[in-house]
Formats: sequence, structure tokens, C-alpha cells
Amino acid sequence: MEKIIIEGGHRLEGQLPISGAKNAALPLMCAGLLAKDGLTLHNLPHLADIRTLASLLIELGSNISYEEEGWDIGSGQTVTIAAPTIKSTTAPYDMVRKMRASILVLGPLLAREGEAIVSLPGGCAIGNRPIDLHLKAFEAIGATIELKDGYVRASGKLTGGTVHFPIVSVGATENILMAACLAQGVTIIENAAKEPEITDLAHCLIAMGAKISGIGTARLEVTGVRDLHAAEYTVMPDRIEAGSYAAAAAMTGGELELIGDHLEAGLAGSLDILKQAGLTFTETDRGLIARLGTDRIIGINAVTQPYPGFPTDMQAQLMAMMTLCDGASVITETIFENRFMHVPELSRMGADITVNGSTATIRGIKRLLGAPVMATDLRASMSLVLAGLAAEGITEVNRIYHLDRGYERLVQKLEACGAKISRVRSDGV
Ligand SMILES: CC(=O)N[C@H]1[C@@H](OP(=O)(O)OP(=O)(O)OC[C@H]2O[C@@H](n3ccc(=O)[nH]c3=O)[C@H](O)[C@@H]2O)O[C@H](CO)[C@@H](O)[C@@H]1O
Ligand SMILES: C=C(OP(=O)(O)O)C(=O)O
Repeated sequence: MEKIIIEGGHRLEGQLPISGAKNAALPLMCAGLLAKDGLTLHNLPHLADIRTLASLLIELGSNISYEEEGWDIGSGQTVTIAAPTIKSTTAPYDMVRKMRASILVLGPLLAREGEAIVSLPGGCAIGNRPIDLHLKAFEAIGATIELKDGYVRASGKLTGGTVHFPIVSVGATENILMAACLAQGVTIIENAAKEPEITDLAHCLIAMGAKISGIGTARLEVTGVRDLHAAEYTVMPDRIEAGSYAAAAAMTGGELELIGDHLEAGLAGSLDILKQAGLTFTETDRGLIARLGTDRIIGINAVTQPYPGFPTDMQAQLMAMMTLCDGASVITETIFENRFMHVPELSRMGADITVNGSTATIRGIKRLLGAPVMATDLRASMSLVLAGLAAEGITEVNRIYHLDRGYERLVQKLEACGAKISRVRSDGV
């Protein structure tokens, strides 16, 4: 086991490269199952989730070849996923349990082979996270769904149809979008999620020969085609990683140039709230400079919502930032029922937070104090890193395997901008 040790209170300054987005890369890799010849993805981040999904794709029959673009802090990898034949239509429990996004192989397998058997992912630290919306959507376009022994079996020829989502789901929109590309008829997806990662997936599918209209809106129309073909695509920069480091700049009184294309557009969901909190963003030819434009962080009122609302994946990091605000802040989580796991740990660092149901009230304090802490999910872990960077004294963040799922080269990136941060084995080595 490893942990991260941070000596807080050092101002961050410099250029910080933003990696390819985990939440775009995962569905894009699954799209590789839809074509017999290769899908080449550039700017894929080096992350545990990417490796986990690659293992699953290999188990299903894909060949995966890696072409390294160097080991600079900012370089992503180029990977080609080719699935000339599907060897297995089963995604086993042992692989799915490691990463919920494995459910995204269901749509491509079903569309291509007429069958997919995928272990039910179950809940995770942030909530129950059922997959009923995925399954109902597959039924609406012609699949038969059976649940047995903890697995879902989807089968049948996809005919297309109308899918109306009662609530917005990113994963269900992605899954049905991929499947619909190879259905025999037209699929209309109503109340589709509009996250930029879905736009990224749709553009990649179009490069592979798919026919999709309504991209970026809540109504997608997909006309099925017989085959998809080889393509090359570059994964979008990670807007959640960018938002997290913008918070780091503000909390340490620093200034970070976040390096990446179209970051301001990608950050759209977070930008309003971050600006209200006093952050300023200046566009440069390489990215965006983030810094606090006021003496202290300004208290805000934020509610997590599907895109273009404030993203739930930034909620924990925003809360860490608000622990230092002038006055008070109120943050309401509407997407996941259990996404305040960072609150007790932030409180151990001196934060003044009261939770009432899905709403947290944060009264700003002047300084956080370092402490040993641990979190049970990815973004909660990042909120503790942010708190540690700003705190007085030493913070030890334990259970850092969560961070390895979603923050590429976190220690190296922060160290290069002046943070005193290191990664050590829990036995001190
Ligand atoms: C790999 C990836 O991209 N993960 C993101 C994706 O997760 P994911 O795709 O799992 O999240 P969803 O958008 O599906 O979940 C939104 C809400 O819908 C509920 N729901 C979802 C599906 C379903 O069949 N039934 C159901 O009730 C969920 O429990 C949740 O309350 O979007 C979330 C919401 O922006 C982000 O926090 C995750 O980082
Ligand atoms: C919740 C997240 O990811 P996942 O859906 O893969 O659990 C996240 O990226 O914050």
C-alpha cells in the first residue's frame, strides 16, 4: 500500500498539462469493439481504469497495441484497439467489479454479436448506481434482457426504436448510442445526456462511419449502418482534472497555466461557479491560466446537475476549496446519494461543515491543519489532496489507489509546480 505525503502551504505556480479525459477514454475504448479493424486513440491517459478496461477488451478478443508518445509529464499514449473477431461475449464479475464503466462493453457486444453477458456492476462508495436505464433502453431497440446469477444477458437483433430516458444518465446514453450505430433501423434517444464526453464519443463513432445527428443536444438520432470501420481519434482533455487543478491554484494563492485544447469550453459546467468563487481564467495559446482574482475565496451556492450544470465529479474538490471561503457556502448533491464521504475527513483537518440530507453547509475558516486522512472514492481523495496542499503542516493521504484511477501523474504534475508532495509506501519506504 502507498500513501501521499504533502507539506502544505506552498504556492503553486507553473504549467500543468491536462491529460486525456478518463470518462471520455473509457467509452471510446469500448467503441473499439464495434469495428473489425482498428480504432486508434491518441491522448489516452496512463490510468488504472484504462489498464483495467484494456484487460477486459483483450479477454473479449481485442488486440491492443501501444505506441508510446514518450514519458513526459504531459504525454498521453496512442493505443490501437482491433477486434477482428469477438472471442467471448461475457464480461466476468472479476473484471466488472474493479470498474463500473465495464458495463459499457454491453452495447457494442450486443450490437455486433447479437449477445452480451455482463456481470451486474453493483453499487460503489458514492451510491447504488443501478443499470436499469441501460437495460430498458436496450429493450426499446429490440433486445431481450434476462437477469441470472448476478449477470445480465442481452440478446437479439437490434431494430432501432425510441428511447426516452426518465432521468439523464451518461453511461446509459453512451451504451445505447454505441449499440444503435449497428442497429437495423433508426434510434431516437430522448433526454440524452449532453456531457462533452458523449460529444467526444459521437464524433469518434462518426469517424468510424456511424450516422448520428443532434450531437450535443438532448435528442440524438442514430441511423444504423451495417459496419463501422477503422478510424483515428484524439481523446478530449479532462475537464474534471482541469477544474481540480484550478481549485489547487486558488487554494494555494497560486497561478497555474493549465495546458490543453479548448479547456474553457470543456470546463463550461464548472466555470460559472468557479468564477463566482473568485477564480479568474485567462486564455493563452496553450491553455488557460487559473488563479484567484480576489483576496479570499468567495462563498457560493452550488447544486450538482447533469451537463451543463455543475458536475458531481467536481463537488468534493469544490467543497475542499469552500472550506477556506470568506463567509459560508452551500453545496447540494443531486446525482449520487452518498457523495459526501470526504466531509468527515475534511472536518478532521479543521473544516467546519454541516450535512443535512443532500446539502452541505460550509463555514469558511482561515486555515486547514494537516492530518492523516483517507477517502473511499476518487474525487473525495482529490479533495483531501487539495486540502493538504493548502493546509498548515503535513497531510498523509491513504488509500491512494482511488487517485490512480483518475489522476495521471498527480505527484509529478504538482511537484513540478512547487508542491512539496511525495508518494511513499505505507511502511515508510
Ligand atoms: C465513467 C464515467 O463516465 N463515469 C461518470 C458517469 O457515471 P455513470 O454513467 O455511472 O452515471 P449516470 O449519469 O448514469 O448516473 C446518474 C444518475 O442516474 C442513476 N442511474 C443511472 C443509470 C441507471 O441505469 N439507473 C440509474 O438510476 C445513477 O444512480 C445516478 O444517480 O456519469 C456520472 C454523472 O455525471 C459521473 O459522476 C461519473 O464520473
Ligand atoms: C465517479 C467517477 O467515475 P466512475 O463512474 O468510473 O466510478 C468519477 O470519475 O468521478
